Amino acid sequence: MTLTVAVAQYAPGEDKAVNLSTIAELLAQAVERGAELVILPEFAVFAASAMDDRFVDSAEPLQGPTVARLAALSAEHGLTLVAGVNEAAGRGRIHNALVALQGGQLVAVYRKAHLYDAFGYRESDRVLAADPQATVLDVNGYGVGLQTCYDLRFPESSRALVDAGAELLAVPAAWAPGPLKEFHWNTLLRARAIENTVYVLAADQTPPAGIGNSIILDPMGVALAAAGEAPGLAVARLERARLAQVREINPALKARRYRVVPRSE
Ligand SMILES: O=C(O)CNC(=O)[C@H](CS)NC(=O)CCC(=O)C(=O)O
Repeated sequence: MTLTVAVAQYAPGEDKAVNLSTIAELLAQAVERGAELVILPEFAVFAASAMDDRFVDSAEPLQGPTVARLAALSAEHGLTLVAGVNEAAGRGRIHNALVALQGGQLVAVYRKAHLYDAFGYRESDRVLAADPQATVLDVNGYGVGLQTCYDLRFPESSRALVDAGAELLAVPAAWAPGPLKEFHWNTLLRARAIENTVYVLAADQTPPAGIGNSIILDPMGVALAAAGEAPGLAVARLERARLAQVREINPALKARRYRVVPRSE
């Protein structure tokens, strides 16, 4: 059983209508290339140059027009769509949320658990951290786990998704540029694929807020498709037989000795 997937990259700005038409255009191209699942970046429908009140002022509840439009696009194109949105959380705060849309319906929500208070950023000034919640949805028989950008630096968040049945990790991001940041992105994504024997579908914003380099990795950590620096798509066909073959020759998930204990604050 195969699944054709796409990761989409571009630079969302402050105009939601413009971003939504960019998304519609990329989805049309993805469908043309056979995609059944498309991953968009973190903050796909609204982004600004700094994490300030603009993110709060533009935030909507998940019942708002942005998620409704994404749902309509999923129905129109007959695909599953994963996208980052800023969800109104009240009291001047937002959640940095991922939504999954399928056949016009909101089928999964993941709210970012690890906030990017690192490398000089303070995401927690505006964003509320959610309690970790391993969120996995079904796409044509494949388990798709959701994690966001900085979550990638915490291997236990990927492992929890795999324990909950993920065979693909979807990683929407706005991976902030800076010294060694491309090296970290490429290394961490490959490590997550290899150590969990999963496909990794990473969709980053292009500059200035991201570094592009969206990529689809197979369970051995090999790149199947990559998007480079310019806006656009990477598309690949995933195969269940390949997952099974890799898990047979590299039975890392079965050979584990440690058990991870959840940590509560
Ligand atoms: O502010 C924006 O518009 C875009 N940035 C984001 O949306 C988020 C939170 S500030 N970025 C990350 O999590 C980057 C993580 C990262 O870069 C790392 O872990 O190294």
